[in-house]
Amino acid sequence: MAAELAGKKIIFIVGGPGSGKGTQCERIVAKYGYCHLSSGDLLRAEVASGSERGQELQEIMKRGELVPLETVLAMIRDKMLANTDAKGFLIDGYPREVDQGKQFESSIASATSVLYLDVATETMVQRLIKRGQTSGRADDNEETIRARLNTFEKATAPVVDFYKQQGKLFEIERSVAESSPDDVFAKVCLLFDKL
Ligand SMILES: Nc1ncnc2c1ncn2[C@@H]1O[C@H](COP(=O)(O)OP(=O)(O)O)[C@@H](O)[C@H]1O
Ligand SMILES: Nc1ncnc2c1ncn2[C@H]1C[C@H](O)[C@@H](COP(=O)(O)OP(=O)(O)O)O1
Ligand SMILES: [Mg+2]
Repeated sequence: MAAELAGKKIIFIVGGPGSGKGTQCERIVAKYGYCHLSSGDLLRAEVASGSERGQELQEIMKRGELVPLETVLAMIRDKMLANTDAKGFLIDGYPREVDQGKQFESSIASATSVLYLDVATETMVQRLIKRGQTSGRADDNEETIRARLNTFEKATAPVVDFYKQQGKLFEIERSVAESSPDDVFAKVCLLFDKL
């Protein structure tokens, strides 16, 4: 455990690709002032640095697979320790498998709550195809999108059940998660207002 992070609010943001994690995190930061750490953004920064490690990561991401747990955990841990003055942390896109959650909680700190955005597969596909028209992301193409959804079903769906059993899950149900970003945020605020 990292003593510097004791007592900090730590919220995991979980949902399939295109479920709206980044969109909601932007709003949460604006209203509540948490420190936003996106595992995908950290990995893309490593890719953009042009390092050899970055090239390996890029290949994994283009296949829609998960990068090694140790890589992403170390990146998140470093960023958190560089921001210990934050009142809380939004961990966006992590954990993507149950083991990631367990390793985070045993080596960094325990999660306060887990926000889950439940969006239908076809809705996520449509959103990502649209995002792909402007995102420039190597993984926003139909083939990789399908692979990422498959990874989500196999590896990440169990994360949702894991935290539900612990009573830590705050779920945005499908009827809300598929409505406008503002409507989703209104529901998200119910969680953050009581933290
Ligand atoms: N509630 C919503 N309704 C419609 N489109 C949305 C909604 N939330 C996000 N989007 C759009 O869907 C795409 C994926 O959202 P994003 O926040 O990047 O998701 P994630 O980080 O979970 O992949 C973006 O193009 C975003 O503008
Ligand atoms: N916690 C994690 N563990 C392993 N791989 C991860 C990861 N977070 C991100 N990645 C890799 C695999 C993902 O397909 C890719 C893009 O992640 P992302 O930017 O969080 O996607 P999105 O916001 O569309 O859900 O990066
Ligand atoms: Mg995102």
